[in-house]
Amino acid sequence: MSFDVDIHGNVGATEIRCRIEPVDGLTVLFGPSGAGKTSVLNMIAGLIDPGAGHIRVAGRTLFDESWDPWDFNSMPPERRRAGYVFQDSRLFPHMKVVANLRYAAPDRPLDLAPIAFLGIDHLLDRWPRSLSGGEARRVAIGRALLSDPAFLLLDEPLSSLDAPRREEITRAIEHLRDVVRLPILMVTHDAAEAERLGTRIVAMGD
Ligand SMILES: Nc1ncnc2c1ncn2[C@@H]1O[C@H](COP(=O)(O)OP(=O)(O)OP(=O)(O)O)[C@@H](O)[C@H]1O
Repeated sequence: MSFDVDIHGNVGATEIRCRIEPVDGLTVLFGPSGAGKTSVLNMIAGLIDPGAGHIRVAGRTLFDESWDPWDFNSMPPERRRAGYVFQDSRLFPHMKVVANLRYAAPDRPLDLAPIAFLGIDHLLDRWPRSLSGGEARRVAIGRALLSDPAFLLLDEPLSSLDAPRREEITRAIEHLRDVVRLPILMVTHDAAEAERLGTRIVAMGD
């Protein structure tokens, strides 16, 4: 079971409505700029309040308007186990790549499998400021995976990359979808990307 979402709320003056039927694999949220795609990811991560509806992911309820709001109708973000890869990577600038990767589990041995398939082994001793956009994106995906997430939220993971870098990250996402089999919700406004990666495409803002 994957993302089962039906939410209706407001972000500033914008009304956000989104319905995602559960399907295994990768769900693409597709739509024009300003449609509310990032806001939906933030609601699923627990960073903003969805207002009304429900959010269930991989069989766990993260938000349900019918829960008593005085007694919390929302699971706190740190318990949701979201692996969130932000559009702008947001690596910790004062930590080397290896420390960014270990951030969520500093006492656990470093899991080398994601580091190998993301091709970031040679970057471990580098500072984030010295990385290219594609390298930083791959490290951000690695940091999310090493937090032992129950699901992944990817916000425009292929934007502003050159063609070879896009292909590398596309293959990494295909690996996560087909081999690791994590539930993935990915935002894009690129139709070809949506077609290639999406098991299901959910349009927003039409
Ligand atoms: N914190 C906020 N306060 C007020 N309005 C906001 C806030 N965050 C987002 N919005 C507005 O909500 C709308 C949806 O924004 P959101 O970033 O979710 O869209 P998006 O589909 O992800 O766009 P893009 O593809 O450009 O990233 C926009 O009109 C935006 O200006």
